[in-house]
Amino acid sequence: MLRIEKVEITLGSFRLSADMTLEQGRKYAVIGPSGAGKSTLLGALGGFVPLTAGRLVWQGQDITQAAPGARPMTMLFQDNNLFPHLSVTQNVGLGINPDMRLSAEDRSRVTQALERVGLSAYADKRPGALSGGQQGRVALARVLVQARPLLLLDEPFAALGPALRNEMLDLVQDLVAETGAALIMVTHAPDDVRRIADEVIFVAGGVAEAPQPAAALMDNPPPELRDYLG
Ligand SMILES: Nc1ncnc2c1ncn2[C@@H]1O[C@H](COP(=O)(O)OP(=O)(O)OP(=O)(O)O)[C@@H](O)[C@H]1O
Repeated sequence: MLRIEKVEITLGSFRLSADMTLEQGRKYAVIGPSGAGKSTLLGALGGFVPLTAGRLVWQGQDITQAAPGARPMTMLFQDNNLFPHLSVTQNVGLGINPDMRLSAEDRSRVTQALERVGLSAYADKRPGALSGGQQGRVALARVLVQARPLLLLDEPFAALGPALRNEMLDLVQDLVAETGAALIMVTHAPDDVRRIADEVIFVAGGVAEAPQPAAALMDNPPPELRDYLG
């Protein structure tokens, strides 16, 4: 369980507050208008954006000051953060050890993760030789080997077409079910919310609201969410 305790974030004239609890094994969609602070919230959870007040508490331990790599989360960005000069295997291996010294057991975990996302045949290729969807799957294989309890996704599949996007969402859904991780995903697509989320964190007017059950909220949105959904 992650407590986001009376958190305040200030970036120039922009302010965002959040106070909520995220449960293990749940899938949260973060939605709201452009510029509302969705990426900022994820950045704060991941340790890339400092808090001006409040605490982050993971399983009873204060992680507010912890460096990104020491937090219980993996973050996947829209560009997938793949290194073009490294092979698919090496890109996934970075998830286990950034200096790429891997034990035989580590290497077998990389092989298994590539099998899991259907990319065994591409292990020695460079990312540039892969399609956008395949690159997304390399990034997901890296998430798999990291095996952290919280997965943060910031509009990861926005550049993909609808069929591929759904395929990736289903894969993410399977992976978090297999690993027991909680998923916190920024998206602009109501279809994504319906497809994957248990709960919705609505960000608007300087506040990231506490999670609400997704299906009920999307079926009967309050006025400000209805304005956003259009
Ligand atoms: N480093 C920064 N310094 C000052 N202001 C910033 C900084 N980073 C972000 N902001 C501001 O914070 C606000 C929230 O930005 P953020 O990217 O979190 O919104 P978002 O909800 O993710 O938007 P979008 O849906 O368009 O991606 C914006 O007004 C942005 O201009």
